[in-house]
Amino acid sequence: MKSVVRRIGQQLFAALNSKGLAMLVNHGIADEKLKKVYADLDNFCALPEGCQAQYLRNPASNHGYVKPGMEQFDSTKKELRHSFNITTLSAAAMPAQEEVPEFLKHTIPLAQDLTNLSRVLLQALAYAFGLPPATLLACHSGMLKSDGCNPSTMRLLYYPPVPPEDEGPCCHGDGIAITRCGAHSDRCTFTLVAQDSEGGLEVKLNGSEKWQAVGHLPGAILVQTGELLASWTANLLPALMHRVVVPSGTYARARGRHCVAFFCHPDNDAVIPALSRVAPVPAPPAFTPHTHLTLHHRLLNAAHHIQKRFRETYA
Ligand SMILES: O=C(O)CCC(=O)C(=O)O
Ligand SMILES: [Fe+2]
Repeated sequence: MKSVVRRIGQQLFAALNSKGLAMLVNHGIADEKLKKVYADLDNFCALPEGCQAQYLRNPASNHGYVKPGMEQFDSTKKELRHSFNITTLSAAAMPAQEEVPEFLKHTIPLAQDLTNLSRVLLQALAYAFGLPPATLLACHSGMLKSDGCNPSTMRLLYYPPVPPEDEGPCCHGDGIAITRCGAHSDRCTFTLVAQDSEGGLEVKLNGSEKWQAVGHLPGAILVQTGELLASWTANLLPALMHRVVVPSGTYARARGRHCVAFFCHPDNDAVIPALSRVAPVPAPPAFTPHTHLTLHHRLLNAAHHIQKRFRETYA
C-alpha cells in the first residue's frame, strides 16, 4: 500500500507540475453513485422555490443551496448554475425525505468517498514532497466533520439547458451574455471534479492565454491544484484558471450538465510545514521558477482568505 501511495504521489506531482491538472482512474468511486447524486440534484432543482428557500446557503457555514445568479465569478455575464454546497453531513441540513427521498442516502457515502480519496492524495503528495506521509493529512484533519474548523465542501452542480443560439446569440432576454461558470481558480488545497459527459470545462494551461477544453474521460476524476497548494509550493504546482462555457449547437444547449466538485481545504488553524521536495520526479518544465523547493509557509489566515473570497463571489 505504501509503495502504491508513493507511486501515486510521484505521478500526481508530475501531472500537477507539468499540466496543472491530473486525471484519476481506478479511484474506486462507481459512476452509478455519481449518477444517483446528479438525479437527486435534478429533483431538488425541480422543487417549488418556496420549498428550496429553506435550504438556501448559510454564509457562515457555506452549506446549502445557491440559486442561479447568486454566485458570480464573472461580473460581466449571467452565470446559469444551481449549486448545493455540502459542508456538514448532518441529516437536518439536507433536503427532507419528503422532498428529495434519497438525497441523504446518496450524498453522504459520496462525500465520505471523496473525503477518503482526498486523504489518500494528501498522503501521496506528502511523499512527493519528501515529508512523512501523515504530515499534510494532519493539516486537513477536519474535512466534513461539521465542527466549523475546516471549510472543505462537496458541491453538487447543475447547469440547466440554455436557449438556442438563434434566440438571441448567447444572450439572456435582457441582453446580458450568459455562461455556466466564469473564469476563476479554486481557493483550496486541491479540487476533485467528477463530471458527466456534456463537456464545457476549459482551462488555461500555465503560461498560456488560450482556453483549452478538458476532454471527458469516462469515469475519471479530475484533480485541480488550488490556490493554497500553489502558494505553499511557490507555484511549482500552479492553480489553473478554469471556466465552464455554454456549448454551441441546439442539441447540446438543450441538455443540462452535472458535476460534483470536492474542495479539499486545510483546517483553519493548520500550520503547513516546510515543503521540501526530494522525491525523484521529472524536472519541472521551464516556466516554473524553482527547480528545487524549500519553503516555509504559515497558514495564519486561511479562514480569513476564504471569507474574503466568498464576499467577492456571492451576491
Ligand atoms: O462544473 C465544473 O466542471 C467546474 C465547477 C468549478 O470550477 C467550481 O465550482 O469551482
Ligand atoms: Fe472551480
